[in-house]
Amino acid sequence: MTIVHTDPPNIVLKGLSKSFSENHDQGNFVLENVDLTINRGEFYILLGPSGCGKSTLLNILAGFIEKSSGELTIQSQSTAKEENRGFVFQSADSALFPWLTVEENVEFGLKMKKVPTAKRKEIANHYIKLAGLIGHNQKFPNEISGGMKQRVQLARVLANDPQILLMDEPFGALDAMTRRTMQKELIRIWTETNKTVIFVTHDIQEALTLGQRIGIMSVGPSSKIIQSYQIDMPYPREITSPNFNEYYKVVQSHFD
Ligand SMILES: Nc1ncnc2c1ncn2[C@@H]1O[C@H](COP(=O)(O)OP(=O)(O)OP(=O)(O)O)[C@@H](O)[C@H]1O
Repeated sequence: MTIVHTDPPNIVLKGLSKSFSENHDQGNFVLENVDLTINRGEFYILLGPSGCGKSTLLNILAGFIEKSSGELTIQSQSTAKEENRGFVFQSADSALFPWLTVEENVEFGLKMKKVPTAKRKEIANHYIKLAGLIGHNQKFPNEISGGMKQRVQLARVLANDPQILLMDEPFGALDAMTRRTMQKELIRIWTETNKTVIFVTHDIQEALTLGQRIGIMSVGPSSKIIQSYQIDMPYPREITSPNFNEYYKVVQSHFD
């Protein structure tokens, strides 16, 4: 399956910089002059070494932290509505409410928005099904596996129907087999929902398994996206294929 997106830009960054120091003009930038355009419906990977600023960039896109300078435009609005974005954290343990069931966790955002009970149950159950959690509605987070917790987190974010999914190493804490399953599931869910996905990882194999485009970030400080690669391989991707291996070598060369 090859997916071609011809949609307009969803996110545009121009000369975006971030410093955590009080005095921005003193330098000390984590991110410096980041330029990036992501199209609506695109699956984009931010790939870079530990500490280069991937999470910082994702947190700026989420609106959790402020940029220091430069432009950030989301869906052609300079001040984007935060509801357009849903964030999936690496640790479901800290993201889920342990005292709520799977279903209650998924419904949570809808309840906050005062969606009537019947409607929110219907929406929650749709995403519980989409995330492969049928039969687990009444379980609590401590009664399900790590992979299932990430499914709950994903279902909860999707239930709010954001256009953009921001995912910060969501499978980083999972074992290799579960990670592989979750990667396949994420591609399935993405193709069914047509969300824009920005996915942070430092794992080249994960990047090549998932991304339509991979943005390589330079080693920090003053990190930026030094190159973007269009990955023209159909899904599901075969990690043992010669094509996959060729892409792997090209991407790996940035980190040698
Ligand atoms: N709130 C903060 N205050 C000061 N410095 C910060 C803050 N958050 C991040 N940094 C610094 O910014 C740099 C980039 O951190 P960030 O977490 O974005 O990197 P990363 O690429 O996501 O790393 P990893 O892959 O290890 O999670 C690091 O040097 C970090 O110490």
